Amino acid sequence: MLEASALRAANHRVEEAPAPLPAAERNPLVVRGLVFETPRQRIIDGVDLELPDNRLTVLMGPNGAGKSVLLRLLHGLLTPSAGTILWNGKPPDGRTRRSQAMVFQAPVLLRRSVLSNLRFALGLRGLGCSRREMLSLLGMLGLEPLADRPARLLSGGEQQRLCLARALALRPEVLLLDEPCANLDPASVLMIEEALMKARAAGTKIILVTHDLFQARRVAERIVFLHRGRIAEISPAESFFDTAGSPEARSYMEGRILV
Ligand SMILES: Nc1ncnc2c1ncn2[C@@H]1O[C@H](COP(=O)(O)OP(=O)(O)OP(=O)(O)O)[C@@H](O)[C@H]1O
Repeated sequence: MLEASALRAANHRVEEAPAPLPAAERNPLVVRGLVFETPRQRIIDGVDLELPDNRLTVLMGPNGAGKSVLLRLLHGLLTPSAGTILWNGKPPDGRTRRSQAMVFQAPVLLRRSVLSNLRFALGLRGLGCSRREMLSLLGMLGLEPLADRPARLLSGGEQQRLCLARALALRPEVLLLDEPCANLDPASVLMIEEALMKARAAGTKIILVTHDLFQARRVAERIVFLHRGRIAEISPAESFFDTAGSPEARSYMEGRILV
């Protein structure tokens, strides 16, 4: 019974279907020989990765595989120990970061109202947005009635949706998300997925970290599977779920330990 209802949940489709890919894709990403190590551990161990187009990429892998570290490296929040990351042929710098947005697993919000959290983030980037536009964005994530509430008093799920609204308000060319739906209820998950599909359809390049196989099935167009800091597999989503090619990915999906 549990399995059948879980499968039904997995099969709910997000309503916004992605638009066809534009002819000229922006923000191609090329990663070569990427290493990130500390004196105690090599966390990212020679990653080569090319994401030439804006297909929605889901980054998967077991706990401790290095997914969050990889996302931070891509966004330029960490400096590689070796190797290169090139966005549009250039290493990530302040300008790259300003054209991107990142949503962290733990919501990070200011002691201000919901609306003023959006306004503040827009102000930092010198962007404008009318109150009506901000309310419409909040509405898409079910937050419009909470617009004037202190952000820190929202529930965990509401805060996570606000973080996504704030990221989307910046109209990023690239959106990096680190388990944005961890601990959210199904309705919140659906709102987030629909917002992501809209952004995807509008041309935003999305890289999403998730452990939720059902979510990955619903939204992914490409899967990158990371294991012990190395890429074990890069596959189109359909083939990944039908016949994951790497033993690591198969073990992960079967719930077998991967350490
Ligand atoms: N800034 C850091 N300095 C040193 N070690 C770190 C740092 N960030 C993460 N680590 C270590 O790197 C490894 C990978 O961490 P990371 O958070 O990237 O894993 P993950 O794949 O995102 O895992 P999870 O699925 O549990 O979130 C872990 O062993 C972690 O302790």
